[in-house]
Amino acid sequence: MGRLPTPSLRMRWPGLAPWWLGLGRLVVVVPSATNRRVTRRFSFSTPVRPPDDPPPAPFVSIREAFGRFWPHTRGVRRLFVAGVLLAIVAALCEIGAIRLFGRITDEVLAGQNLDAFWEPAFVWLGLMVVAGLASFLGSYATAVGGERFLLRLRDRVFAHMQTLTPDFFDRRRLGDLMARLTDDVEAIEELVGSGVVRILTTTVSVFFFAGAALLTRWDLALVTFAMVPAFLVVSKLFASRLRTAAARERLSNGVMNGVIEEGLANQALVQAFNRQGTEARRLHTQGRAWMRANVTQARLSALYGPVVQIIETVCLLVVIGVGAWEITAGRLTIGGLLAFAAYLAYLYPAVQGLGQLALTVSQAAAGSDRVIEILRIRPRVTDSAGAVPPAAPPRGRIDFADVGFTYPGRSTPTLRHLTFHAKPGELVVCVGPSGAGKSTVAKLLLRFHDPAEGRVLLDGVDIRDIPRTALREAVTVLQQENLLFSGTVRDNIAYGRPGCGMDEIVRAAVMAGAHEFVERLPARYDTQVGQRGRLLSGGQRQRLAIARAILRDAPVLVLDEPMTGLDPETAARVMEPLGRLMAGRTTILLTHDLRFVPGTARTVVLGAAPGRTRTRFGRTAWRTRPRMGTGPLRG
Ligand SMILES: Nc1ncnc2c1ncn2[C@@H]1O[C@H](COP(=O)(O)OP(=O)(O)OP(=O)(O)O)[C@@H](O)[C@H]1O
Repeated sequence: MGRLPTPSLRMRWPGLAPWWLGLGRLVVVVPSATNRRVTRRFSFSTPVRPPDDPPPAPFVSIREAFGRFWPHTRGVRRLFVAGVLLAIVAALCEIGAIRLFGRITDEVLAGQNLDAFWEPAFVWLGLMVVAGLASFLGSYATAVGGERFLLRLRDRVFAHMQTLTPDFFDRRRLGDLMARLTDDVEAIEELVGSGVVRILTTTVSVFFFAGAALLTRWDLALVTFAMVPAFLVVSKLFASRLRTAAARERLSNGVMNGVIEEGLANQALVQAFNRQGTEARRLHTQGRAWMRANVTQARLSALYGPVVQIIETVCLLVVIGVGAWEITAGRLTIGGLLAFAAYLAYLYPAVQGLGQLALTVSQAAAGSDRVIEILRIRPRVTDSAGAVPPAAPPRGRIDFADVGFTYPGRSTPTLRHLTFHAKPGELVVCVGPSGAGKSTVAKLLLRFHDPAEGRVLLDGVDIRDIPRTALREAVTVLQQENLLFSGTVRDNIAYGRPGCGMDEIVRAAVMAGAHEFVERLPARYDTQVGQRGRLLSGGQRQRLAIARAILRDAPVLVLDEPMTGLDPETAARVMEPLGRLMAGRTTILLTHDLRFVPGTARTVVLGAAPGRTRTRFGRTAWRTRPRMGTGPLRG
């Protein structure tokens, strides 16, 4: 969603009473860090969700949401306080200006005395300059505070997401998570950042202008105040429906982002299978759901304005009627009536603003539900209280001792009684058909999951007793599909060791057999590799990943199907640098392809029977690619 610049000051003119024209109403518009479309606010209709939609996030009370996010305003609260104080200064100046307006009407216009005009006119001008300045500074301070809060909150939510295991991301749509990190986090700013400032300044305005109206004519003021509850009732009616509508809009926005993200990320697949039409229809379906949510909100928004305007008109007519009566009876001057009406011209928008804020807060609450849902998810794996980093650099001995593991939500265990060990410098091959649990071994070693039974040990210490950062420093995984980031060749090689020198990067590239092709790239080490390294070939990506692993220099190496997707010639070329990488490290090779496995390697057979793990130590006789899908692998 695009963000529009928010004006810090806005001149608003009362549209109902022509005789109010000439008295410009300077209204302080407190900018929120987000400027969302007002039209996306209301809905009466029942949400229609496509069947594959995730359920909406559970409702959280506004009080709880506020309590959760308010602490994040620490450090920017003084900006919000400045915003409120400056808005009060602006309101006081406006009250002064209205009094001068009444004086000019009575003394200059009704009294036909031009000499009495100049002094109040200059004071009025001066007051409006001060009001304008205060309004500008107040809006600016609030905007800066809101943006800082937003930055901090987004960082916090992102940091929390990064504590969750990769399994969490596998189960969620990335587009939806992105929507939570952007739009929903911005909505929270409307709740606890600029929202608070607006509530305070609007409330103060209501009291000020109501007080000024009471001081001018208390009896007339009481008549008009009788209409105030009508504003609040209308707002409450609308607000109660808004939250459901906003939740629906947030949900469909997340789903739509997910569809866009998936469709764009897999364009090669989409085009290769001629599925452009299907993807376009998927987006259209989700886009329609989002559009419907917005249209119904716009309908309600359009309804809210006229309803409020009718209430305002009733108030105005009451004031004119009673005022005319009072003037006729000689108890009120025209100037007095105009000044009184001017106070109301400020008071009603402020009361209306309070009602509108209730709607905005309801909408923001829908965003906060979705962020709180994420923040409530606890990481499956955490550091144990007694976890201490190893005193000396790990040597790299790995033991899987009777390990059993079942994925959450699955009934069949993926690994059962898996036992093997790998000494420093040794190569152990975990072999098994697709789905046997090879990649799961790597996930357990990195503590993306903890085993349900048995233990995994590094240098004889249960990895649950080692901080995850220290554990992962000791292990480098070369994944099945080599993941490069968009960036330069240099950035990608240095990813595992930030701050390393160019000479180290080149040395690693030479050892990985990558230097030669990198030198031929247009900008050599500064060449952009494209999204996920797609501007490079599979073999080139693999060699960069090897260079990255060499540079990282961890004692334990896990190779997860390192030859996947490579033709025999390329695979053979990769073997040599891979051998250099493995030298001196504990290497666990996860593969179903035994063509490149040295005969001396120790082998562990996974998935020998459904739900069981068979372990076999000793030299392997497999030298050819096993036939898959014909039953369990046999040595
Ligand atoms: N995050 C997950 N949640 C639930 N089940 C999972 C998850 N990841 C993997 N599985 C299941 O666990 C089993 C083992 O998966 P794993 O990826 O370890 O197999 P693999 O031997 O590496 O297969 P391949 O050779 O095809 O990569 C599979 O049946 C898979 O469906």
